[in-house]
This record gives sequence, structure tokens and C-alpha cells, in this order.
Amino acid sequence: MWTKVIFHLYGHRLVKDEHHKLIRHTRGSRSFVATNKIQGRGIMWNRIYPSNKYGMVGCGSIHHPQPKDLRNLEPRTLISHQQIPVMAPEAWLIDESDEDQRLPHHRNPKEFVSLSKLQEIGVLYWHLDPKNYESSEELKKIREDRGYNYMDLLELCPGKVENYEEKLKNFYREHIHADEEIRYCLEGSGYFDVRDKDDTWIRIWIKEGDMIVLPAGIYHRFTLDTSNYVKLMRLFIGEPVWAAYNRPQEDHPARQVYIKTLESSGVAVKAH
Ligand SMILES: CSCCC(=O)C(=O)O
Ligand SMILES: [Fe+2]
Ligand code: NI
Repeated sequence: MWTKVIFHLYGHRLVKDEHHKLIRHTRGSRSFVATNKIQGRGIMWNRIYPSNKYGMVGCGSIHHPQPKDLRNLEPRTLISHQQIPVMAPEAWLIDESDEDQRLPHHRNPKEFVSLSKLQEIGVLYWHLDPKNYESSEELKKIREDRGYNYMDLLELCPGKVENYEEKLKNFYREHIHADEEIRYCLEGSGYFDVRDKDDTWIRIWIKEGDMIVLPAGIYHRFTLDTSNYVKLMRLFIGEPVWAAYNRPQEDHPARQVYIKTLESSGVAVKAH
């Protein structure tokens, strides 16, 4: 029997078996075949190294020396000896071109955004195992800790949803809510765009297992990516209120509280 262990590194997905042999490596431009055993913390560094400082990785042989600058990078995943990945979602600054919203809209060169930058603007993130979410202890704990007693599921893809086009259009209109927006991706993927403190869009790529909380009052929007499919769990404290307030909302109480919170945590906010 094969036990799959999935590692993520800079957006690469490495599926390994219980003996850490590589089964599959996706989203890399080069393929990567290695059958060596992992010998503890650090082996991923020996195998995978970034090809540039923007966090792209190339794939090296086990004999490849560790580049010095690697320690300065913020990897998507740090692999511990116990195989407990410390996850971060892939996030980047976008170009403002009018191309299809479902495209990644990377800048040239790519500009990735670290988890700590997301945390600075109040975005929370967990990576959970989405397979048995009904009996997941991790999910249960988060829901208990944060009072998320309401839950429903939302599937988005053409043909499955009533008023699909209309819904998608509204999701992509920049808005805020009076409450947190809590989404847990069970299948598929999509982009949450959030404004940073300088009013610049950050695109956060949510994939299965990713759970994200956007604070009340943050300007944001959502789009499917080119996979055109996402299954999301929506969580809420108490009776859900999905009301969206489209920008501008500078006088909305939730917006004002949000700006105050940013300022009091030392994040300088650009006047809008
Ligand atoms: C499809 S969930 C994300 C869309 C959104 O921002 C919302 O529902 O308010
Ligand atoms: Fe929203
Ligand atoms: Ni690769």
C-alpha cells in the first residue's frame, strides 16, 4: 500500500510515497526523478533549489549543493523531519491588465507575497486535510476556538449554479462585509484578491485544504481560476449575513474599525 505524502514548495506539488520516493511532481517546468530516501530535516533543500529570488524552484539532484541565499527565501512549505509541513498559500501582486480574470495575472517579473504580509493585513490561513472534513479534529478545533457554528457548502462551476454569471460577477466586484469572510476550499481552486495597506491587489490562490479568513472591512473580491471549479465550505458566527458593500465604503463602521486595527498594529495605511 502506498501512503501519499504531499509536499508543497513554492507552488510545486511533490507527491511521495511512504518511503519518500517521488511519485509525481507537478507544476514544475522540469521533471524530477529521485528515489533517494529522505534522511531528515533539510533533504528538500538538497533536492530543490530556487532558480531565482522570486521563489521559483528548479529541481536538482540530491548531489546539488544548497545555495546560500535559500535561507532568505520564504518557502511555501518547510519540511520537518516529522513531515509536518508549515504551509502558506501562494500569493502575488497582480498586473492590472484587462485580460481574463481567471488568468493568474502575474507581474513581470513575478512578485510573490509572504504569509507574514498577509497576516499583517489581518488575513488568517490554515492548511487542513480536506478529505474527511466531517470528522476533522483540526477543523473542529478552529470552529470551536473561533465560534464558527454555522456551516454550508458552495460549489461553483458553470451549469451547476443558478444565476452563475451574475454570482461570479458580484463576487469579483470589490466589496467589504460587516463580518469575517471564512472560506475553506474542499476541492478545486480559485483566487481571493485582497487589497493591502497601500491599496495594491494581492492575489491569494486557494486550493484544496486551504482555509482563509478575511477580516471584516477588508476590500476583496473572488474569481474562479482556469480550472473553473471550486467547492468551498462557508463558515460563520451565528446566523450568516452575506451582504456585500461595494467600494467605496470608507464610512462603513466595519471599514473604519478595520483601518483603526491596522493603524494600531503599526501598519501605515495609505489614505484612499
Ligand atoms: C465564492 S466565495 C467568495 C466570494 C465573496 O467574496 C463573497 O462571497 O462575499
Ligand atoms: Fe466577500
Ligand atoms: Ni520543479
